[in-house]
Amino acid sequence: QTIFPKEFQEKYLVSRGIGTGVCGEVKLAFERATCKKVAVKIINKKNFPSVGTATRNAEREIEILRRIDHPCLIKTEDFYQTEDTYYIVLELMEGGELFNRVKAGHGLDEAVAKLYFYQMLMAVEYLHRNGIIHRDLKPENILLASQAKTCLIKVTDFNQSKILEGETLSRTLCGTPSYLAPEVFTHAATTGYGPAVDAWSLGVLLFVCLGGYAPFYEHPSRPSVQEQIIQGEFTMVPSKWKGISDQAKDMVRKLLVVDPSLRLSITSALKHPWLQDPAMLAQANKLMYPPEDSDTELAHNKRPREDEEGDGN
Ligand SMILES: C/C(=N\NC(=N)N)c1ccc(NC(=O)c2cc3cccc([N+](=O)[O-])c3[nH]2)cc1
Repeated sequence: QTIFPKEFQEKYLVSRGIGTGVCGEVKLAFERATCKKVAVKIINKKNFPSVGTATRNAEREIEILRRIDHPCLIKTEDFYQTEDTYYIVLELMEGGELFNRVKAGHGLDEAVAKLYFYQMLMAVEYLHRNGIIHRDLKPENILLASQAKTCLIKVTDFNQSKILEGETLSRTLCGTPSYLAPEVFTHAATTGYGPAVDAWSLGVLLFVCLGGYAPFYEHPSRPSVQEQIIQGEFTMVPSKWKGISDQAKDMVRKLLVVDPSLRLSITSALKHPWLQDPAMLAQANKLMYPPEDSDTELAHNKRPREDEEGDGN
């Protein structure tokens, strides 16, 4: 049974568990003052390999969680920690994890998959624009705001995320290069994860949403999953993909490209014909940027104009 810090207990009443992640669990809680329902993600620090990385890693995640602000990225409302646990108070996502919507063995309707995928692209484009690579995009980390099919989705879990140290490399390069070693300029300085890793993961996510099964999976008669991934070997089983449009398949094929320099970028994916769908875009924008209730109310009974003596609220 998790013990919660005193000041946390004073502000929130913790209820039942609502989801289990690999590193900790999620509980439903009520903010005492407002009775507002929230989610609390409990992250045990001891889950991390060694103390050093644990604290640095978690602090980086907390920094990311505080910094991000996008309709399709989870919002942190409050944060507490004890010497061995982090308590992150988040907005409630009543639709739960995307994982539970696609595991049933058949995919989502193509229109629903497109609406979700577009929101994931917008979220990841925002992260990349802010120098953050997620690196762990999977159905468990995509949350749905409601039980409705057409709903807002949010990306969560920045445990594996990386903040691009672009500034250090660019700062290095602004000095006189004459003393810099060759590897500072070659790919060695930027090996490892580029933003393109997120494009690949989104390709796998889209494949699962459309096909209802994973493109790379363990099977006795097949090479290892790692081998399948390195070869970029996947099959669109006709019976599972027969009703899916060619444009959707084209999007998947252009994301699941082994060479990151040839892989579709997030920006290019947003321009792909499959997403040039005004109805879906209008729906997504309404979900991401709902007209403020007060606006709609005011719109009915005449919003005070600037020149009018308004009460200034
Ligand atoms: C920040 C983070 N993980 N970070 C980490 N593992 N280091 C994180 C991971 C997962 C979540 N999940 C939820 O908020 C979450 C999962 C879930 C399932 C059913 C229902 C709800 N809900 O809010 O109603 C859920 N919320 C929230 C945050």
